[in-house]
Amino acid sequence: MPAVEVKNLSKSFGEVKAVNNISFDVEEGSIFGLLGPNGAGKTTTLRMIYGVLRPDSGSVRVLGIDVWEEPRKAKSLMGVMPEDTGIYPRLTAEENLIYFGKVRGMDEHKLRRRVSELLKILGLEEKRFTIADKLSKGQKQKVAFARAILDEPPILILDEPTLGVDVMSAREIRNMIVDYARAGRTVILSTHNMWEAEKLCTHVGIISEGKMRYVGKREDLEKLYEEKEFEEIFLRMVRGEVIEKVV
Ligand SMILES: Nc1ncnc2c1ncn2[C@@H]1O[C@H](COP(=O)(O)OP(=O)(O)OP(=O)(O)O)[C@@H](O)[C@H]1O
Repeated sequence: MPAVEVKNLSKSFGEVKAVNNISFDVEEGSIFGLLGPNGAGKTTTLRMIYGVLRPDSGSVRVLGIDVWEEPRKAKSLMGVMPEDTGIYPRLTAEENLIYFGKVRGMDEHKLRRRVSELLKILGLEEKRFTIADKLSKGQKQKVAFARAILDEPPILILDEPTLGVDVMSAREIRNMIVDYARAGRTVILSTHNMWEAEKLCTHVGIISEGKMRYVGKREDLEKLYEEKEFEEIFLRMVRGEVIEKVV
């Protein structure tokens, strides 16, 4: 059974077909990168996966649980970092994490230890008592990342996890994502960053204009086109030049 199964997912906003009949499976232990230009449908797809946006049609299962039939159970299996971080601006960095951990039902002692550990790893110790509103964009991203992995859920969904984060912190986040997947957990992330997709992801889904242009192992994509430059493959796919060879 795949860790995440997305079947025939569609969503329109008025005339705009933001997501148009997308299907893909994500295997346990993989890092699946949803890659596409602005407005491609990445965030819309992720929001339907983590259960905050109801699809017009199609279904999503996480570890066999249908997200829209059993939303509570499904959501308990997912750690989410949304596009807008979703952290509370009037709580401190630490309070955001403690509050969330309590909502997730974590044991108090374990929660406090985990929060201290994550604040340290992510270089946020000095900002522990700073309200989130006063944090930089990158620091907010890091709090949101910490929140997503706080109780180590089996599925992690990250919308542009390194956007606005400095080079060192981005590397730290990427290393943590790799470790997360190595422990047998599953990560789905969206990114604009070609380098990130190439280095970090085991699998990629290339999306443009709401349609999935390619789904598969990253290295198979490179082999398929016998191209050296990942960026070139991506641009050609998005332009629709080579789509007929793929899906
Ligand atoms: N709530 C909404 N209301 C109306 N249109 C929306 C809404 N959310 C998304 N859209 C439209 O759906 C399309 C897909 O948007 P989406 O945010 O999923 O793209 P994206 O790939 O995440 O883009 P970006 O990389 O710029 O974040 C776009 O045309 C966008 O304008």
